[in-house]
Amino acid sequence: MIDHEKVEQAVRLLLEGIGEDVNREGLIDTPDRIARMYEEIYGGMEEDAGVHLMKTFTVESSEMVIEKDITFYSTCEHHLLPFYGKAHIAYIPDGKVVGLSKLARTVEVFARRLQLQEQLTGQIADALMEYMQPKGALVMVEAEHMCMTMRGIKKPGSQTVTLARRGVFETDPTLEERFFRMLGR
Ligand SMILES: Nc1nc2c(ncn2[C@@H]2O[C@H](COP(=O)(O)OP(=O)(O)OP(=O)(O)O)[C@@H](O)[C@H]2O)c(=O)[nH]1
Ligand SMILES: [Zn+2]
Repeated sequence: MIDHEKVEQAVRLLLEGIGEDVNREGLIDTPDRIARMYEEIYGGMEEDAGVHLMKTFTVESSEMVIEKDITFYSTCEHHLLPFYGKAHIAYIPDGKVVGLSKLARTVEVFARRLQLQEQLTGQIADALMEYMQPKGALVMVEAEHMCMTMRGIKKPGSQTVTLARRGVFETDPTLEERFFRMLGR
């Protein structure tokens, strides 16, 4: 639960800390704006992926399903700067599938909180396994971290790629090859 009042106080302190005048016109509403923005960009903390992934329907097929190029924005827990990019999800159903939008909703649940990219990737894969019980799931996340591009080492354009394999994807490398082929890689 986001404590609006606390966030506002903290933002005022932060602005003072960097030597700003918190009462100047452009900044007067900033603490409130940031608190409202945090409700949105950190709203995933209060959400449960199960709400989306437990709405399954029955299918005969056990062919791989891929939802690729799911755009997401998240926040790096070390620097509180954005990292953003694309998530690609594959799973092999075991009698049930979810609505396609639910895969993107799952990405949102875990992206809209303070994160590490590896953890984001793993949490999406674990949620798929827990709530849908597919034969296997594979999640790939490609992202640019602003803590790597606008500050510090300053490497614009560098991409971090993370993978999480679960179930049959851990034991059968041909499935991963098929995933990459279907992704056009
Ligand atoms: N593994 C991983 N590292 C991340 C992620 N986001 C940011 N980092 C890294 O976290 C590290 C934090 O390093 P520190 O040495 O504690 O902080 P710092 O002095 O600001 O480090 P520099 O970024 O190297 O200037 C940096 O190397 C970041 O690149 C992430 O999602 N996963
Ligand atoms: Zn960072």
